Amino acid sequence: MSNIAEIIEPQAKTRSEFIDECKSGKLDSVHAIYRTFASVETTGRFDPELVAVLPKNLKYLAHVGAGYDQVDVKACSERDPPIRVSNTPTAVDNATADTAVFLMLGALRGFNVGMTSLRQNKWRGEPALPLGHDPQGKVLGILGMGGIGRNMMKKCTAFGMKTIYHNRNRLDDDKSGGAQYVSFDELLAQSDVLSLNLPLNNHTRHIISTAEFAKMKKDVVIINTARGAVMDEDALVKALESGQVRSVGLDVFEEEPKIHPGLVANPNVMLVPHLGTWTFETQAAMEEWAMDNLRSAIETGKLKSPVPEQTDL
Ligand SMILES: O=CC(=O)O
Repeated sequence: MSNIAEIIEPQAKTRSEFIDECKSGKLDSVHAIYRTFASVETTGRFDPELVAVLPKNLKYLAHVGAGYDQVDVKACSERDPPIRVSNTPTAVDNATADTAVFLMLGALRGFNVGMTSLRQNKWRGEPALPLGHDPQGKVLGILGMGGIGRNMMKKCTAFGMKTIYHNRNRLDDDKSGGAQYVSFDELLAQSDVLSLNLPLNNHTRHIISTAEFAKMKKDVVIINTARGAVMDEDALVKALESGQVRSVGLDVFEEEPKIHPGLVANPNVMLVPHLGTWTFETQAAMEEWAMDNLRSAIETGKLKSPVPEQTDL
């Protein structure tokens, strides 16, 4: 990158320092931002307050990640001139779907229960953990069929699962991978394993809560590798306690890195600390993808993968 642009690293260690640094004019020459998921710990969300003070010459924001809920795209679009935002779709698909499959098998088989009892020197526990379930012949329901969902479907087809999906709009067969389209309620009612693969936004926040758990098969297994807040965690803990939901596999949480104590306490819950894309290969692919967005923006004025809300901008 340094052969086509000068690279500046902000010095701020907190959100208020970052706001001050932006306001000081020190970053005014910045045309494009490269932004990581973890940078939210320093700057907080790129919400309207932050977007309003971003460098005045800023035109592009390359987010390193598929999910870009940390960035208020509407506020970016409304700036004059607008800030064009990109993400890194497809680069994350394999590693995230692999994580979902790991969680699914673990949740179906009750592996967490066995792994915990073994480490407590109790072998399979007393009484022994109940028999698990095979994925073969089960219905995988995907809420949010995109790159990760299709990748997961391919892997689960190899396990002998049948896939159904629901999106706001039905997809062409090449995009759905041939999975059967069903209504939201049918998805809830028919899935043995429900995998959440949808982005977090105002339409999807708590899309799964008490009323939805009640429509699911008793004993359903739920996997979330999307964003914690697409599911109501309080309601989930209650649904697990009542036995409505048998087990869940979670990579993402409503208030990461805080975890609901009811989830930690429940051995039927497989928990992973947001490791979905945490591999050498995938991190490298995501970084390269974000760099390609910046290179393309600087050289041609167009991002390689603008976020869908801005394709017409
Ligand atoms: O969580 C990871 C991503 O959105 O890429």
